[in-house]
Amino acid sequence: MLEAIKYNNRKLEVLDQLKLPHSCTYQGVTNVTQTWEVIRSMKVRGAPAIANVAVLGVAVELNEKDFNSKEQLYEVVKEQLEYLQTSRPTAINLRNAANRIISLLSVQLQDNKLSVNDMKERIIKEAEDIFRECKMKNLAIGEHGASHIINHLSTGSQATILTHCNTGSLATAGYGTALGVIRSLHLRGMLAHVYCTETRPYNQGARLTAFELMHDKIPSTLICDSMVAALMKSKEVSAVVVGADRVVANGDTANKIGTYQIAVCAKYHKIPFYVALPVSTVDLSLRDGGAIPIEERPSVEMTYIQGVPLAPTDMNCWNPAFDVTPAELITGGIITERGVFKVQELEKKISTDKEDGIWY
Ligand SMILES: CSC[C@@H](O)[C@@H](O)C(=O)COP(=O)(O)O
Repeated sequence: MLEAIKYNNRKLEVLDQLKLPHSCTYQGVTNVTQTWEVIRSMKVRGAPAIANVAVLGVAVELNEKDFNSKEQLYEVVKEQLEYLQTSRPTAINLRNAANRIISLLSVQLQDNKLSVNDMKERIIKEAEDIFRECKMKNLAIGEHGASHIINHLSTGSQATILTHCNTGSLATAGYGTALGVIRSLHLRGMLAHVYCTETRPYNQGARLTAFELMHDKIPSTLICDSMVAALMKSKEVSAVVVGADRVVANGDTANKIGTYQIAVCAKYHKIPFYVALPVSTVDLSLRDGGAIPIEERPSVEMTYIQGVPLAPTDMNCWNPAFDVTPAELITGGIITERGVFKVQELEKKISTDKEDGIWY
């Protein structure tokens, strides 16, 4: 499995996903400014991967710095985490990871037994834990999702899944969320086929998901986004499984642009629609999806593909990177590392597990 993030001996490298599938080039990241740039430019993308790179970027810079006092360390790290949150506004995982670190910093600031160096080491370890835990959570999401889908298949059949965008090892610390469910189905011999959408305008499906599926030899077919309704009408699709960038209290879900129209088509064709995510993608501070900030990307990302113009280059474009799928269209359920549940149960299920308001 190709890794989006390599972190060894406190050195961080990210795979430049803008160059995939043609070349696999890793870029070293040594400070928070570079971290912001690799996230903003989408060299690293996908909600969990963004959060992982952000906290590891803080860790590698921290490792090289000395601080006069614990108060100074607290202020610097807090400011860096706030700055990193300006890189991409829709995915919530980065804010939740930042809150986990800031809350730990606050506790340590009050602990007189800890030196400034102890505090620095503890923060670096916390960032490393966030990264390490991400893959374990993905494996659990995969297992819960696969079991649930298998239990709902008719006897003797295998699942055919439609997915959108890239939610695999390239979007996480490894394995993947929606793609993790697909991987688990495949490993259990219960996957008939996967259809992945191209995912215009940035083609995460064609460039990244297709690449991961082929690499793992998972039986799969690429379709254009405009073929979804026709696919549902003419082929057997057991379920749609997608990822998420932010799920709010009523279950409304922000994910890659195009997710909403797939959910509308799925409802019409009575195909269960699932969203797979770690709990760190939940934002219970917002009641409904109307309040989720939707990032708009530059026109050039629509008018050009890898430097080649596709449209009149000075054409006006509307380029929202995400849309919001209303909870009522998430008919299959929410797949998390803690199990699968109905979207209406989200708030109750998650808030009973809440630890000090930190969702990571
Ligand atoms: C496990 S990744 C879930 C989502 O982050 C994914 O579906 C998505 O929308 C990614 O968008 P991107 O703009 O590529 O960062």
